[in-house]
Order: sequence, then structure tokens, then C-alpha cells
Amino acid sequence: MTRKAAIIGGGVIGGGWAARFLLNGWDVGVFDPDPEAERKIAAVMANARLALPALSDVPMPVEGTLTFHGTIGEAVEGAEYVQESVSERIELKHKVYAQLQQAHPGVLIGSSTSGFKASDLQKGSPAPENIIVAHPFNPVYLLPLSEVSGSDKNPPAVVEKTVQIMKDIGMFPLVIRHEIDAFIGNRFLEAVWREALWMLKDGIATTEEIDDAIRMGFGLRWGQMGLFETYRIAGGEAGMRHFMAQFGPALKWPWTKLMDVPEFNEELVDLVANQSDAQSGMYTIRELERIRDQNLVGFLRALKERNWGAGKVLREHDERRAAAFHAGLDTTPKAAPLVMAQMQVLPGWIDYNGHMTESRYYFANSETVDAFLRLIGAGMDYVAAGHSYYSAETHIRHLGEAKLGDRLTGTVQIISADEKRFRSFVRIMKGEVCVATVEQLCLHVDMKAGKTVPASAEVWAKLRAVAEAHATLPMPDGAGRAVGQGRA
Ligand SMILES: NC(=O)C1=CN([C@@H]2O[C@H](COP(=O)(O)OP(=O)(O)OC[C@H]3O[C@@H](n4cnc5c(N)ncnc54)[C@H](O)[C@@H]3O)[C@@H](O)[C@H]2O)C=CC1
Ligand SMILES: C[N+](C)(C)CC(=O)CC(=O)[O-]
Repeated sequence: MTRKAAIIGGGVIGGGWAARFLLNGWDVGVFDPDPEAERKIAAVMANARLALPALSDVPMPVEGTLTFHGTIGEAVEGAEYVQESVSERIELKHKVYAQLQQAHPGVLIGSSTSGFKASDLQKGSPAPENIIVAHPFNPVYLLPLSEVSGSDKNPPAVVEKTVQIMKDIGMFPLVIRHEIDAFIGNRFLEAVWREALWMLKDGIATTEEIDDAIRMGFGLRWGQMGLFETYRIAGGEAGMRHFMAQFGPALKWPWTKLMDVPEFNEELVDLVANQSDAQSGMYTIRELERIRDQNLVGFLRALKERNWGAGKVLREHDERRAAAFHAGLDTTPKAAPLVMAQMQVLPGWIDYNGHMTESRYYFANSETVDAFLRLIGAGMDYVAAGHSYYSAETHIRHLGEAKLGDRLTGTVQIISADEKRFRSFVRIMKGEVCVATVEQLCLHVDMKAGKTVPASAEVWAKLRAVAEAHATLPMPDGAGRAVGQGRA
């Protein structure tokens, strides 16, 4: 059964949560009195659909259903989780919790608050144990961090349930062990923000110069190693201790004005807003969101490739979903092609002709054959032990078109096999339609010796079982074909 979340407050952050839940297959009920909320969430969804699926090589679940409601009670009906994302005013949040807990006693409420402690949020509630902080970062549909912060009123089971829900939608729940205002992320960001406002107010740097100082330098480091790991490296071979010895005294030098904050007044707001308009006013906010999202997608994918930082979270989420797909497959050898892979055509796979680009058909074949190799025991452990299959020859036929968002399945038929090689025939299917076939000869190789050798007895036994089952299948139409046209 599809799970349901209620999103109360559908602004910047509520819209981002709605997108994350929906794209991860949850149904979402929204309540927001703003008559523009539906239009705004549709705009966020349009950007999110371009960005979030592009992070993953595993197809997203079928998108959940989004509904808008006239009351909090209707929005929360049937929901197992509420993400409260109303404006940052404590009395408003209290009012919303009272309505939620009256309509749906016992429902778990996570708050997006940027700084109120769970114990502040819980004040006056008849069931404080069900209110907890789940603080996200913008854009919620791309950035994995959710700071989960409870008070002594939250039993471990509530914290754990929040953690599990965050994981289910691909987030990285960081449980904050001590209740503090603004948690970890915003405490840190607020310090940076104050410092930046001082530099601006004192005329030392413009908004653009400050942004350049971040994005051309240390901002790139933070995104993949954080602060401490970065400084550890900055200490050279002697590491953190040397770093501290060298830069520790700077704590007392006039490097920072944080002891004091600039006065928050109209003059400061004008200074910041005017410079920001001059810097970025040529883009609409939605354009800036798309630029930001595509940059983040590239950055996060690079981290995923390296299995590092936030990329590790993405990879684990992909692996969980891929494992669920494979667990549902029937891989017993029989006289039928084996369904081995599932893919979804992503934005970056589309070429100037508006359909899936050539190299992605090869990729789809690799995904399918790699899954088959894992099935016969020639996965990564086998490769690490020094043996692998190398492809020696490949023939792709393009029979149909795959478009953005299409869901594809890769099936494998083994045409022939012996101890040293196999010939596979992969069909890339869009539903019942075959959009491409890929015929390939793979050789079993001793990687160190760099030559073809027989596969291990276990691998060969599994490969032979499939090859024997497939021997009864008719030769696929198109197998063994050379490229069509004769010479002029
Ligand atoms: N904007 C940001 O960068 C971040 C904000 N947050 C937090 O998320 C929460 C929401 O902030 P934003 O989305 O930025 O604000 P926003 O102003 O974009 O959205 C707030 C929404 O709450 C709605 N609202 C007001 N009263 C309501 C009620 N009684 N019931 C339902 N909806 C109601 C408003 O109509 C509005 O659409 C705040 O607690 C904020 O601190 C958390 C992380 C980042
Ligand atoms: C500015 N802010 C305090 C609302 C920011 C956050 O809460 C987190 C973020 O996205 O930077």
C-alpha cells in the first residue's frame, strides 16, 4: 500500500518536501491557506522532476499522488507522517500542532524549523512525544541532510521512526544528540552569514566577491570533506596537530568580528538586496533553481562515483532499491530471456534529436550484462580476485525510440557459451516494445596475465545452466547480422 505524508505549509521548504516524498513513491496531502500554493508547488515539482531522478541509475518508484486540501484535518487523514513547514513563528507552529493532534491523535510530526528546539515546539501539546525536529536544507529534494533533533520527551522509538522515514525517502538523518537552538547546520551557517554581513557593511567586499570567495575555493572543499577533514589535510603529513599549532593562535587575532553583530536595519537590508539584484537579478528565481539543481546533480553524481560524502548516501539508496528489484526477479534458468535490469531515461541521456542518445544504449546493455555477470558469480568480488569478462565485439540495432522518463527493461538471452566466452543477446524493452537489441561477445580473462582463460568451475556451471536452458529458444531475429547496407 502506498504510504502517505501530510505537508503542512507548502512554501519553499514544504514544496521541496512534497517533491521528495512524491518522487520516492509516497502520496502527499498538502494544506496551505495561500491560494498560490498549488501553482508554486507545481513549479517546484517541475524542477524536481528534472533533477532528482537524474541522481540515480535505478528508476524511481512510480510517483505518488499529490492532493491539496482545505483543512489540516483533511490533509492529515490517512497520513503516517506529517512534515510541518509553516513560517518560522512559534505560536503558528503550536496552533498547527494542536489542529493536527486533534484531527489525527498519535501521528508523528516532524518540523522543518530552522532553529526552534523540539522542547520549544512541544510546549502546550497533549502529546509532546510525537513532535520532533526534522530540519532539511534547501533544495530538500536534492540535499540529503535532515537534522533529527528531539527532546527528553521523545522516546527512542519516535526518533527511530523519524530516522527510518528519512532513509526511505533517500535522506541522511543526522541525529542531534544535544538539544541546541539552530542545531548544527544553521549554527554554523549563521556564523558565516554574520561575518559576510560585516564585510558587506564595512564595504570590504560585495555580495559577488564574497560568493566568489566561497564558490571558487573553500566551498568546493566543504561539499566533499567538510571542515575538519579538510583542515587535517591542510596540516600536511603531520595532520591536524600541526594544523592546530600553526593556525591555533589566529583564534585570538582579529580575523573575525563574530564577537559582535551588525545592526539589522533597513540600511543593511538595502545594501544586501541591491547588490544581490545587481549580481543575479538577470535570472528568475526558477532559472536560478534550475542552474543550482543541475550543478548539484553533477556534483552529487561525481561524489556518488567516488562513493564519498553525500554520494555514499545516494549510492546506498540506489542499492536498496536495486536490491528490492532484484529480489523480485525470477532468475532460475529456463527457456525464456532473463529480465536483468530496469532503467529510466534521464535528462542527461537525451541528445539533440530529443531521444535517448546512442551511448546510453551501450550503457543499458552494460547494466543488463553486469547484472547477469553478478547472477553467475562474476561480480565485483570475482573481479577483485583477478578474473573478469571483457567485451570483444558488440552490435547494436536501434528499433524504436526511447524518450525522457521512459522506463526500460534489459533482458538477456545467451546464444552460445563455453568455458572461455559467451555470446549474449540483450533486448532493451519499453514495455512490450523492443527499442534496441545488443549482441555481444564476452571473453573470460585472467586480468593479471592479460589473456583469455577458462572461467572458474562455479561461474561456468551457472553460465552453462542458463546457456542450456536458452538453447531451446529460437535464434533471435537479428542475431549474427552485419550492419545492413551493402557497399555502393
Ligand atoms: N527557506 C529555507 O531556506 C529554509 C526554511 N526552513 C524552515 O522551513 C519552514 C518554512 O519555511 P519556508 O518554506 O522557507 O517559508 P515560506 O514562507 O516559503 O512558506 C511558508 C508557508 O507556510 C504557509 N502557512 C502559513 N500559515 C499556515 C498555516 N496555518 N497552515 C499551513 N500553512 C501555513 C504559508 O502560506 C507559506 O506558503 C520554516 O520553519 C523555516 O525555518 C528550513 C530549512 C531551510
Ligand atoms: C536560512 N535558513 C536558516 C532558513 C536556512 C536553513 O534553515 C537551512 C538551509 O537550507 O540553509
